[in-house]
Amino acid sequence: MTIYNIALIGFGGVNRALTELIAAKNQLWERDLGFRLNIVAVSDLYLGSVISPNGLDAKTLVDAKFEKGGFGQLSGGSAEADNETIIKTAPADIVVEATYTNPNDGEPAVSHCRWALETGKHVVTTNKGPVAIAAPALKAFAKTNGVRFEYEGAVMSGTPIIRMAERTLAGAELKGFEGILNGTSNFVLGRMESGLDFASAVKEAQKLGYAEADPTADVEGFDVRLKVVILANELLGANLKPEDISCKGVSGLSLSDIEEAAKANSRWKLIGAAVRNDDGSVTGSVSPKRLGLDHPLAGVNGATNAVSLDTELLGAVTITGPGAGRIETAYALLSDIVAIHSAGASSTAKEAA
Ligand SMILES: NC(=O)C1=CN([C@@H]2O[C@H](COP(=O)(O)OP(=O)(O)OC[C@H]3O[C@@H](n4cnc5c(N)ncnc54)[C@H](O)[C@@H]3O)[C@@H](O)[C@H]2O)C=CC1
Ligand SMILES: N[C@@H](CC=O)C(=O)O
Repeated sequence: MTIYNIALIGFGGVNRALTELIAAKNQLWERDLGFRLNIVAVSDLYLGSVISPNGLDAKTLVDAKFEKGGFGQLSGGSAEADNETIIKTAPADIVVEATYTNPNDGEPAVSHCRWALETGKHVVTTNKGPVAIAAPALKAFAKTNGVRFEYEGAVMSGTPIIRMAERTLAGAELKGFEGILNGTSNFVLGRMESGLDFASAVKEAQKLGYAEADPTADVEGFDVRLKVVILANELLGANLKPEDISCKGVSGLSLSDIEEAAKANSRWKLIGAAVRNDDGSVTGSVSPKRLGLDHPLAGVNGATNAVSLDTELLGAVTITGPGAGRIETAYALLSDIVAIHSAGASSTAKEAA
């Protein structure tokens, strides 16, 4: 049995949910997956940072109601989030990056990932910024240092779109994709269909842990734009940057637009898409579309996402599942660690008797 020492960077909804899962399921993972997780460091902008080489108790971390700078009260703790020291010096095998997504330059998360990879630590992240903006460089750092950079949760939360498309559909020849890639905006549109106003619907999505720290990214389409870049670059071999993708969100849709669509047996959905053109180039777009109720994506409701992959050999293959949510996204981190474990990383971790 293997023990992976992990350092959590960011202790908001997702990493807290991972900590809850560790508290509840480490024994099960030990039995079924062949490893357990030991939290040796945490750093959060609001709470501060702490290193504990023997490990922090996951249940205590989740149950304690820490105030601002609260990690300073713990042994080995500080009221400041010294991410660089934590990432570079904590005795971690894996750094779990779940700070906020910066849709402009991906920082500071790009640096967090780089520091980890350069010091020989695997990175698992749900943060779209570093993946959309710096994946080639970060993958190169990972390769040079013999570690892995994994990011399944960056698109569709815990629903395994990236591994499914890359591994299970290998050879099916992907030509393009279109889908609903933002849980918050899909949830908001659904709540507006029930008559709720836009601002109240966004507040509900925030409470449920679906929205970004700044929900502008969700409702203006910037979040989907990053996801389209990630899928296009990863699955279609493109080299797109966010600014290459035309982008319009749902904030311009009014209750009367929604009602009008319903009267015409249709629904507004925020669609992210990319297609390979005849000349080999790839074009991506993000915009609200009015879909007839018979369209396969029209029935995708709430924070659920769906992506229809257009393949040469199978035609359309559609993957549906949670696109947001704390536990759902924490599961993506677990799936990344499973991938690392399966690839044989246990040789770098502590082997328990
Ligand atoms: N919540 C969800 O459904 C999903 C979230 N994601 C991504 O996962 C990441 C985490 O999401 P949540 O936990 O929901 O966000 P959150 O806003 O609940 O938590 C982020 C945490 O990071 C901390 N933080 C911010 N900047 C930091 C910095 N420079 N250094 C250290 N800590 C910092 C904040 O204090 C906060 O506690 C985000 O990048 C988000 O885009 C991805 C898929 C789904
Ligand atoms: N805010 C995002 C979370 C996942 O990326 C969403 O609502 O989809």
